[in-house]
Amino acid sequence: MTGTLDQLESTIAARRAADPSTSYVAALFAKGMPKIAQKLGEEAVETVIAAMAGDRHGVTSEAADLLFHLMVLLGEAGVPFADVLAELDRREGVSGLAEKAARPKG
Ligand SMILES: N=c1c2ncn([C@@H]3O[C@H](COP(=O)(O)OP(=O)(O)OP(=O)(O)O)[C@@H](O)[C@H]3O)c2ncn1[C@@H]1O[C@H](COP(=O)(O)O)[C@@H](O)[C@H]1O
Repeated sequence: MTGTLDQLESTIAARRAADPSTSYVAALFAKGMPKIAQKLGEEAVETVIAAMAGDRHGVTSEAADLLFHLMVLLGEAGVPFADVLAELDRREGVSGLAEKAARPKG
């Protein structure tokens, strides 16, 4: 599943050198972080609106837009997707430890 996002990360990185007139990603990179961050915010709001309307198809479509724009933002920020996954894995480890600590002994 993360293979899809790994592939998208590579495509997005390759588009940095593309022509903004033919590549949406290159056009976003050309506009810079303010525009990329704005798009991410818009897609987040659209996902929330679809969810609140109980629109499952809308949630699927808007969540794809949201993840795509998040990957572009990570690219612009210079944060590898693997670092985000590593942070999630770390948290899973931490919460696993907390669960174990909370378990009654014996
Ligand atoms: N996954 C996506 C993807 N998801 C959404 N979008 C675009 O994101 C935009 C967001 O939707 P909006 O309705 O807000 O678009 P808009 O009104 O045109 O945008 P603005 O004028 O507000 O910037 C649309 O233009 C979609 O086409 C995407 N564009 C590209 N990709 C991936 O990125 C790859 C590279 O794309 P290019 O850079 O265009 O070659 C593609 O092969 C895809 O894999």
